[in-house]
Amino acid sequence: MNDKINELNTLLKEADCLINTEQLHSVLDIMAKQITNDLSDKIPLVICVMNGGLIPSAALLERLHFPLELDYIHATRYGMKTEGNTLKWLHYPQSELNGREILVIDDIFDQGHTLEAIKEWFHDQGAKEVYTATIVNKVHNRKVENMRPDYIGIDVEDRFLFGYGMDYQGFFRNLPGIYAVKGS
Ligand SMILES: O=P(O)(O)OC[C@H]1O[C@H](OP(=O)(O)OP(=O)(O)O)[C@H](O)[C@@H]1O
Ligand code: HPA
Repeated sequence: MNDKINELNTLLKEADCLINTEQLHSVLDIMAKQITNDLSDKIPLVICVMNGGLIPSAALLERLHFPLELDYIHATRYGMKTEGNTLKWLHYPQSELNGREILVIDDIFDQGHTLEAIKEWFHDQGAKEVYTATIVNKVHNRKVENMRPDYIGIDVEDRFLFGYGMDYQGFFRNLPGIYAVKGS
């Protein structure tokens, strides 16, 4: 146990903070304004993508001051690993989706397979429109071809990130900033 704590504390100490709390708050304010402009008269169903979307969803939701509903989906393709695999569907939303305007919120748009598949699933359920939002977009050329989130907070370099919803081996989702693992 102590070994794990030491390992994780060292990892955090050596990591680079790429986006601090203050920067995150201004990014969230801007995203919330854009979302409000587009969706405030649509009574959207907001979908949190668990687990990574939990903190970004909460932060955006408290900035959205118009009628909306909330539900969640749980799909994961990284698990405890740092490389993605097949998407596993762990929970589907229970709300009525047919004809709805949906806003899906996640922490990161990396290769994009997760959001692409989630978006397609909502369309298959009869959603009228599916908007997507992520706090960060990792910049590289390994993206899916046909989609990009409608709302992106900030572009980040191609390194392994953690904090603000994103985990390192299941840890550090709780950090109020975004960090990159040393040497990644
Ligand atoms: O753009 P992609 O390459 O598909 O990666 C992005 C996805 O990966 C992470 O989820 P993960 O599978 O780690 O599950 P988690 O949210 O429970 O951490 C993250 O929360 C996104 O959902
Ligand atoms: O860089 C990342 N960090 C944590 N989770 C992730 N899921 C996709 N990319 C990442």
